[in-house]
Amino acid sequence: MHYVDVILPLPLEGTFTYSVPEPMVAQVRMGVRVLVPLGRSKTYTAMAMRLHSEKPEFETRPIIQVIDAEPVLIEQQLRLWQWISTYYMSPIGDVFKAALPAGLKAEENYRPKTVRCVTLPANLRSEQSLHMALTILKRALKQHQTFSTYLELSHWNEIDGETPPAHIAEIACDELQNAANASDAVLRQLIQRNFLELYHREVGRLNTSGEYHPERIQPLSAAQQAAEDSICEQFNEKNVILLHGVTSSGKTEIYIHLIKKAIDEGKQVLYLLPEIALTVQMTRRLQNVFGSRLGIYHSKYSDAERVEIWKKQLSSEPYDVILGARSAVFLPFTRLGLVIVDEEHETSFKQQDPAPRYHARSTAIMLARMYEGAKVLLGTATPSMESYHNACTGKYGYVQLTTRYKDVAMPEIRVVDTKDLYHRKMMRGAFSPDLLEAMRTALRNKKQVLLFQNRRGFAPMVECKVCGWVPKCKNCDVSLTYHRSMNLLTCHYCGYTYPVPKQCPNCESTELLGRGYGTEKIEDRVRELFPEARIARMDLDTTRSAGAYGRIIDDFSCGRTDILIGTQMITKGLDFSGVTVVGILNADTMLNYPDFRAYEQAFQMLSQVSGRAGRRDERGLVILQTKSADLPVIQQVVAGDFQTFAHDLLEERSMFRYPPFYHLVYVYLRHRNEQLVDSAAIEMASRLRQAFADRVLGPDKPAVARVKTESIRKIVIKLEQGINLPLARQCMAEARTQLLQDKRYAAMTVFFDVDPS
Ligand SMILES: Nc1ncnc2c1ncn2[C@@H]1O[C@H](COP(=O)(O)OP(=O)(O)OP(=O)(O)O)[C@@H](O)[C@H]1O
Ligand SMILES: [Zn+2]
Repeated sequence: MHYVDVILPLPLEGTFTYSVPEPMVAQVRMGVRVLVPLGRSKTYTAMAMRLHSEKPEFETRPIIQVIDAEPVLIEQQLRLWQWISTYYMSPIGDVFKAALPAGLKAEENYRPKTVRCVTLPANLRSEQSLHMALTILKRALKQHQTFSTYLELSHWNEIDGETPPAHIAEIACDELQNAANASDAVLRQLIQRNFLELYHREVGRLNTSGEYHPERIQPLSAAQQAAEDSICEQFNEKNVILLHGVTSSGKTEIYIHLIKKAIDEGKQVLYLLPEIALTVQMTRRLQNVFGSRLGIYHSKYSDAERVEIWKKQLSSEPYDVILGARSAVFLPFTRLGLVIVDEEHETSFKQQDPAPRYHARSTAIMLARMYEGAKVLLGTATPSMESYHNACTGKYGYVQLTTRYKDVAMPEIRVVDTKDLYHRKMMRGAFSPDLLEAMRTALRNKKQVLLFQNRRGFAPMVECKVCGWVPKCKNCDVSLTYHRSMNLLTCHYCGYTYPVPKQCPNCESTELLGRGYGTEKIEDRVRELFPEARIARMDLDTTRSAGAYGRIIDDFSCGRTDILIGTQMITKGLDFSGVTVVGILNADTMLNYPDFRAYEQAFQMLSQVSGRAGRRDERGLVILQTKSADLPVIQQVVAGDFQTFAHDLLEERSMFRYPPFYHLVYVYLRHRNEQLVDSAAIEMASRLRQAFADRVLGPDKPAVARVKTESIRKIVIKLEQGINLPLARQCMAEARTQLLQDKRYAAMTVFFDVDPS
């Protein structure tokens, strides 16, 4: 009799053993998927690990079916899963769930999917007929507005006579509805009345176009060449190198040279970016050179597309270069030679929820270790303390680029003390006179402006003018954000929405005020202040559909918009030639964030967003508005003095026992009953103290102590370098198991966040 150990796509530790009916034995191998029964009536797609003939002690059930003829998982991937599961203390079943695209986990085989799109009917494709259409629609306000939005997004509004604009964008129904805030009914009416035409676009079209154009690679400047030489030389001794190059020093150009080198040697390259917003420009830059040898992989791609890329990577003709966000570390690579982690300092490389809570930078380093001779390059203008420390101690190689390409000067950063200006009533809303002046000058000179505000929505808070009542989420311990376009209050933690109250439930006053500024309100004010300017906004709300990123970024790159307002999405990695002014509306939310990384992140974000200014010839100007102008970190950003900043911060981290000198593990407990979670947390902490003594801090209430109706407690464990980590993990896991054996805590969620960000 044969047996197979399988991983189930469930939050369960370890593997499960099933028997294999004789006719299927020949088909079962590591990495093929098998259909298995579980419980009374469920079936799951499981991953076969090991075929053997060791009869288990317990009764086994037979597998139902072997799904794949060839494995969909290779050995290196499995080893990586195991490492993630162990290191991040996540069940292997959770790693399985995170790693595979849904289409490979589903019970039946996937079919190509389609996306609903709309286009302009042929009879409306002239300036005159569009004019008529808009006149007819005048009486149906919502339809008129939605139709106009379509014309804008697709660029049909730029039609001149009967000559269509040069670039017509394909617009998905979702994207249009989102942008115009239109209901299904409105869109249906437009289609029924023949103002728009519906069609279905098949997704899952992989990039197979474009030749390999190595001749398009730009020659490196002397400084860049020296950096590349140094990288190649240090790779002889080190597996990981930190490339620390100021913004616009041309790190990307160096990556392109290194990618070419790797693929010329028959190796594959994985290029990781922290954010999908960045893949748009990078795709264009890389595709221009690598053509169809480049594949792109991230969560905004449809599942069908992700399945196809996965399968292509297993075929005899895989992509040589994969550009992707976090989850691309899970793709199969047969001959990986180089991993580039761009913007390595970004905390979004760390997965927060759900498990596995892995850090893509560390995972990428582990992935490279699975391949003979594979190297890792970490690149950034503002290194993370972890990587910088590793470079200083010689664990990583270190290469610096201190000047911008073409020796363009670093931007001038002017700090504006808003506390003083508010006092003297000189602020116009969120805008200081300096910022307004700088924006005016830029627009007058036909240059572009980037405005950074780290809150989305209209007003981060609503308040009763009379009694100070603030609407809060009923599921979470947070105040609600007002979104004007939807005229709703929403919770950014659980996504729950509420109607805007007509009066205060506390004192019945009808004077409710929006307080503070979100990106939506900034956009509104900018439209009032600069009625002539073409304005766009990029935040979570405007980029819900896959095409939106590309459209907003392209429009700004080509100068079709003058002012771009955005959240952290616009702060790093983007390369715009026309931006001369960057406005940071309020640096204080970052500085006041209650976390040991607050200053590190503030330094990174402020330096990065400043780095978007003046990237071609003219020196850029950054207006940095803050109420804490005297903080040393602000001065260090202004001076571009990373060294002093890092030195001071590392000293502090060492003194107070924080990374990179200590490993940090957060233990979270969650339950609907606050008393229960309190007592469980106290008990868990005392169990942990038995093993870890004063390395354990807490339990405490985290900054947001209730999310989605569950109360949360947090315990912090600080482990010194050199401690026996496997043993420590075992102690932590045991403490958890023992706690959960108590019947009262059976429904408690207890999980670990290793190396939290
Ligand atoms: N050797 C070169 N030849 C031609 N153009 C270059 C060269 N090096 C850099 N550039 C151009 O200079 C600009 C800035 O370079 P790049 O975007 O690579 O900088 P970066 O170091 O990645 O910046 P950031 O950290 O801000 O993302 C780009 O438009 C790039 O095309
Ligand atoms: Zn909520």
